[in-house]
Amino acid sequence: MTHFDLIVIGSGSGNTIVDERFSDWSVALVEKGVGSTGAFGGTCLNVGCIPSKMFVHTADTASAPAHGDRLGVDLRLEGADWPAIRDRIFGRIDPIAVGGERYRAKADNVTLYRGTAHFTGIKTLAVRTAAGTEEISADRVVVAAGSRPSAPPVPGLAEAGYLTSDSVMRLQDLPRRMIIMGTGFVSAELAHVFSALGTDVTVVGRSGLMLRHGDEDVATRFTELAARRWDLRMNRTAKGVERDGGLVRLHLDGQEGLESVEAEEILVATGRVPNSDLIAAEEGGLDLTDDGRISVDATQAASVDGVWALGDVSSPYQLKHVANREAQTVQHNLLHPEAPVRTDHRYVPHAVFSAPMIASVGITEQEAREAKREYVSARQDYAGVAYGWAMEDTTGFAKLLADPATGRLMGAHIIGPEAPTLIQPLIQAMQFDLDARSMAEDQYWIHPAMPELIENALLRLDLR
Ligand SMILES: Cc1cc2nc3c(=O)[nH]c(=O)nc-3n(C[C@H](O)[C@H](O)[C@H](O)COP(=O)(O)OP(=O)(O)OC[C@H]3O[C@@H](n4cnc5c(N)ncnc54)[C@H](O)[C@@H]3O)c2cc1C
Ligand SMILES: NC(=O)c1ccc[n+]([C@@H]2O[C@H](COP(=O)([O-])OP(=O)(O)OC[C@H]3O[C@@H](n4cnc5c(N)ncnc54)[C@H](O)[C@@H]3O)[C@@H](O)[C@H]2O)c1
Repeated sequence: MTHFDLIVIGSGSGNTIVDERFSDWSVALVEKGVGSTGAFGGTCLNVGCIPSKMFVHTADTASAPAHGDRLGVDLRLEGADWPAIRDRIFGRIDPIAVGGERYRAKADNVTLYRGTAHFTGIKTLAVRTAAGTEEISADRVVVAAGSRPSAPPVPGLAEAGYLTSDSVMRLQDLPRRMIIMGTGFVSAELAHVFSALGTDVTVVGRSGLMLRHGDEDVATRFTELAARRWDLRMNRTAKGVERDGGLVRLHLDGQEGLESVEAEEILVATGRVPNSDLIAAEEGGLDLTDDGRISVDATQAASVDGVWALGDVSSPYQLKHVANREAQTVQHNLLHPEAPVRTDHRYVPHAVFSAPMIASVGITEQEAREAKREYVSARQDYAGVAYGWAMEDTTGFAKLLADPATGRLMGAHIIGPEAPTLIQPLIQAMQFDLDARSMAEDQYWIHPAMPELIENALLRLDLR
């Protein structure tokens, strides 16, 4: 058995840990590969954030004609060349993954295993590679094994074959029609991508709202707008799937009884499960949470001394900026065990890169209500600020929640153009404890720029 100072499982956020400060550590990095190409570098780079946003930007460009009309500009989309778009995007990403792997493989102190690792005991792992199985152990282990798409147990789904975010972005051809199961992040983003490029999209959801974990007003607005673009089949239960040659048929049950929808492709976007089972976490003595994540404390330490976990395999937030931050915590705590730091999860923002865009930080109005917290809320429409007039926006808004006594922001939720960018000063205010009135009144806001949306929302808060 080969013994190392450190084993890292996963080359996504885990790959950022080992830098020159670890040059006198012997390190094993184990990576099984993601997506259809078995790529190095994890989900975000290969099958997640990065390619999806490159497709979203392309889809935004293809959607321009839909907005030209209200400005008096006559635009027409002549077509979208799917193979060219796909190859441009992966033509940039694939070399980065290959380069990252090459860089790791040539480091003298790092042994790169291209295979699947699972615990066989405390800080002991078996690694299955093409060459066979090898046992390795280490003084310290970092589990950064991520998560994978999960599919619901709908009869016939597995037999019919389905796409997930791992495969859909590399499709050979743009499908004429696509059914998307699920109404969360992946559904909202990829429905926009495929519909903007020319696919007829049907979205199937169990509840009445898309993005229903977000603020209720934002989710309601998003769902209303989504219904104008996509065939939304909400409040439906999937009863079965059949494949008929090149067609897939999904049988649904809803308030109006049984119905079927048909398409060339079905994309399952019903959440991701942590890869704690793939690594046999329990064999390694690691405690799990009720939903199957590796249990960690605020220093990212797992239940076995010398084992840390980060990112989707342990975090309640399946977000890259959180995985990165947690990786920094682990890196520090490996190097400085005498002075450990903790990950700050107080104000974790997220964005949905769809059309419209959404960004959110802090609590939602329904959470404030359920927690019986005293709050005031204010809403500012894009349509009420100068840049919103320029865009002729009629549907976007920013909504803020604040403590009326202290003026501290409790939550911020924006739906509309550039929401992920606009929200950043509000994240900063929450993190650095800036009260809403000072934020609104004690700085200049460039006129007539889009952040006047935030200024006006802040001024509308009815603070004591
Ligand atoms: C379509 C899509 C879009 C997304 N967009 C965004 C976004 O815009 N913004 C955002 O913040 N987040 C986004 N995310 C989420 C983000 O990608 C993840 O939160 C993030 O990549 C998690 O990083 P990680 O390091 O925990 O896991 P990963 O990057 O998945 O890394 C884990 C690695 O471990 C490997 N592995 C797993 N088990 C084993 C094993 N037993 N042996 C060896 N190797 C193993 C895997 O192959 C993988 O490479 C998106 C996700 C998807 C699917
Ligand atoms: N912009 C971003 O930051 C971004 C983008 C994409 C993905 N992600 C991350 O990836 C994760 C996975 O994305 P996702 O969209 O797959 O998950 P999600 O949790 O956002 O949404 C899952 C959806 O599937 C539905 N669902 C779950 N089980 C179902 C079942 N049995 N039948 C029918 N519907 C079911 C849920 O109700 C929900 O609508 C997200 O949680 C997110 O953290 C982030």
